[in-house]
Amino acid sequence: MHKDIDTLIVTPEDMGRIDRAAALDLSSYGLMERAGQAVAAAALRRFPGALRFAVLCGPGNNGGDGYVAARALQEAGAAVAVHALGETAALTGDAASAFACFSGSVAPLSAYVPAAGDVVIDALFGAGLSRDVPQAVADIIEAVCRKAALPVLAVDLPSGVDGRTGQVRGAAFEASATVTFMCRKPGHLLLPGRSLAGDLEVFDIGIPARLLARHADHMRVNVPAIWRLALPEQEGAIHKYGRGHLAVFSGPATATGAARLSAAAGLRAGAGLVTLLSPREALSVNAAHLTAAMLKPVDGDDDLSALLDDARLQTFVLGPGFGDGARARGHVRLLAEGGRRLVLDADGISAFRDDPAALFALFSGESPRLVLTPHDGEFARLFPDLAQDGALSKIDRARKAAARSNGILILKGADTVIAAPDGRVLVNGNAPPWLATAGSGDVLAGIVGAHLAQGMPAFEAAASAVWRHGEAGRIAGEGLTAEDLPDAIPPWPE
Ligand SMILES: NC(=O)C1=CN([C@@H]2O[C@H](COP(=O)(O)OP(=O)(O)OC[C@H]3O[C@@H](n4cnc5c(N)ncnc54)[C@H](OP(=O)(O)O)[C@@H]3O)[C@@H](O)[C@H]2O)[C@@H](O)CC1
Ligand SMILES: Nc1ncnc2c1ncn2[C@@H]1O[C@H](COP(=O)(O)OP(=O)(O)O)[C@@H](O)[C@H]1O
Ligand SMILES: [K+]
Repeated sequence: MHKDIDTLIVTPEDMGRIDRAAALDLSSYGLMERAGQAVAAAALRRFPGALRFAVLCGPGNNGGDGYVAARALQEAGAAVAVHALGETAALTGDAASAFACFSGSVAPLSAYVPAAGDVVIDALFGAGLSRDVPQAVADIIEAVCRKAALPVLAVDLPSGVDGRTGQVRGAAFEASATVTFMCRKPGHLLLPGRSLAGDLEVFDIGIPARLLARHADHMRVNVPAIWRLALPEQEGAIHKYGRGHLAVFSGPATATGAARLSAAAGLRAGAGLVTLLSPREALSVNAAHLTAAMLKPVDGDDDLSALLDDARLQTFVLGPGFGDGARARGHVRLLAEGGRRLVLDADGISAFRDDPAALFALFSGESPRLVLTPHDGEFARLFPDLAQDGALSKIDRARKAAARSNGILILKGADTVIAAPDGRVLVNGNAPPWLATAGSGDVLAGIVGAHLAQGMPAFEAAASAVWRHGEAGRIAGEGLTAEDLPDAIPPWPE
């Protein structure tokens, strides 16, 4: 993977380790000073009309950032009211130093009365939130966000958002903007944290990149730089078979549309050839709607076995509209035993709900050639224990599922996570909400298939497909239907 730190995602726990390592070479108070100054600068830039900044400071270093910001705002001539959760005498370390440098008065949190014209600077809890927020904080959140509807600038994370999971611990601020330091945390990218954080600014407070890279796990934001080097070569004289042949299984005559969406997306996404494998009873309805894609009859395992004699057929999509679970299981077994690459989606995933281990056994032991594309409901069918474990973040769930299945996981949603068995994880961020429309997932499966057919490694094929799917959604625009998506798939990014 590429080495830029601007796409790194760092858990609060890793950030703590990075902080401690940085403190060996740098002044840790210096880091807090730069963090607090950045918050003050963002507040002045974003809210030039604020009548007063209400800085709410917590008991840890997030509160320390708040005291630095309050001092800087006061020095800039702004009106500031500072309110502290807990006894300021109990502050320790850098937070105590920041408090000592602030010369204004500090009132208790409970004395804060939201007023029109206030901008709230939320410095209550950041990376150190370790349990549900106390009732007094939940009450302030209610008063600020719901009753007074004041703008909030969050320091590091909106208080109440768990930085590791993006989940709300009891209650959380809904910020207009959040200033975080060095790297994004999972809670900035995973829902609901992502929407609670508002506009995110990532400010460099001077921690050396080598420390970030050394202590960070393999988590990144899904951007083209990550998979650009794995893109298929686009040679002028390439033969259509050189661009890969994708085969998509069609469902029965009453449910053929989903597979055709996958097939159309596969062609647009660059597969040289796409063949729809259709039950005989559905051949005529499929034929009536296909132009560029080819059509072959496949009713059972015997037909499929015969087809697999053709070594050019290496990549398959099975699941969209497929229906028949028993047939799906038989086909998947043949494909696995034949060493083929497979995108397993929708009904193909559900087919293994009674025995997920059977699926994982089929694809175990070699470099991944299975891509699973579940939404949350389908995920729970294959990985019920992971789906039920409330301590896991979406990143953790995808990563554990990838390791267990030896497949690439695309765990879909507004915050799609892509994970590989070796621990690499990407969180996607370019998908517009109107992508949530019937058939959109079928299009995604086809794009993944096309990328695999062109020879991309499975993780990069999946990640780039999720990105192009998101871009297609943006290009097709609000109100799109899944039929609009294939034509909107953009060329590879420069
Ligand atoms: N990383 C960086 O680059 C830099 C980070 N910096 C800043 O440091 C922040 C992290 O600081 P932090 O570790 O002190 O954690 P923080 O969020 O202040 O909370 C810990 C305090 O809250 C308490 N507490 C927790 N949950 C609670 C609850 N539900 N209800 C009540 N209390 C609760 C907890 O108490 P305890 O759990 O120990 O009882 C402890 O007292 C980070 O977000 C960033 O803003 C910058 O200054 C410099 C560079
Ligand atoms: N709120 C949202 N914002 C952006 N993308 C979304 C949102 N909800 C769903 N998606 C994306 O839309 C697609 C829906 O796929 P899926 O759930 O399989 O639906 P379908 O089976 O109807 O095609 C997935 O790629 C998912 O990541
Ligand atoms: K905060």
